[in-house]
Amino acid sequence: MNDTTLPNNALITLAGTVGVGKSTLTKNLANALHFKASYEKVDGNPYLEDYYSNFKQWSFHLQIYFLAERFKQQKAMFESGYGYVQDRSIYEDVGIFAKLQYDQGNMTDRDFDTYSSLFEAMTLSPYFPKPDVLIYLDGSLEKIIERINMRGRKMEIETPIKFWEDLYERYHNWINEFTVCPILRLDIETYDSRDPDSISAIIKEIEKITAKELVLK
Ligand SMILES: Nc1ncnc2c1ncn2[C@@H]1O[C@H](COP(=O)(O)OP(=O)(O)O)[C@@H](O)[C@H]1O
Ligand SMILES: Nc1ncnc2c1ncn2[C@H]1C[C@H](O)[C@@H](COP(=O)(O)O)O1
Repeated sequence: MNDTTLPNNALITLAGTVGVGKSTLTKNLANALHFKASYEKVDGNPYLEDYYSNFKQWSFHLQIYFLAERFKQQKAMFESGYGYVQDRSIYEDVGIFAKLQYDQGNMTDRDFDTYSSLFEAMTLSPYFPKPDVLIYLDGSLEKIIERINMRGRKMEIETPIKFWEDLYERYHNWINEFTVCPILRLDIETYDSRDPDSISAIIKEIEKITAKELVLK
């Protein structure tokens, strides 16, 4: 599919809790649109396993690492001028993950302040244009945990269910307050990201939202 009405430098960002299906949809949407895909770095992440074994010790390090990676990604996307589908937004790093660990006492006040001011400085740079649309993936917690188990990352499978419940609840609160850009909400039970017809239907929804935005501008 290459007859989309989306601008050829559009930025589509996917959001949603761990295991909900962002990477899979990112790949299939980018292929269908002939856009580039930008993924989170999980393999080779130097802190992620340590983080899951000791949140208190490694939360700050991991957040700084993710922020640095996202900054490099954003700069590359911005400078390329291509259309992109991005697997997870920077807004989730601070609004969900860092905040969760701060609220649970795993990041100190000064570390959270340092992290937040770095985040603010970064998002004010020209490399951080607002996404044209944020696709929010949602589904039942049972289904999401089934997918986490199916994917099989040991550190995630061994993490207590309580963590996934907390994350899930925070995502619902966060998306209800999110106002940075238009949102397309998708229920993972209502599409199959590996089915071309589902992908075409999602693209139509994105086109409707971006067309409406252009009229409003
Ligand atoms: N539409 C789908 N139907 C069934 N399984 C899926 C679907 N989308 C993703 N999955 C599976 O769920 C797991 C998590 O998907 P993934 O895309 O890695 O999620 P995320 O990037 O949100 O963490 C993977 O094993 C993936 O193959
Ligand atoms: N900002 C983050 N803080 C903590 N953990 C994070 C952050 N961003 C991603 N993660 C973790 C969660 C998962 O274990 C992996 C990848 O996430 P996924 O939703 O599977 O793409 O990294």
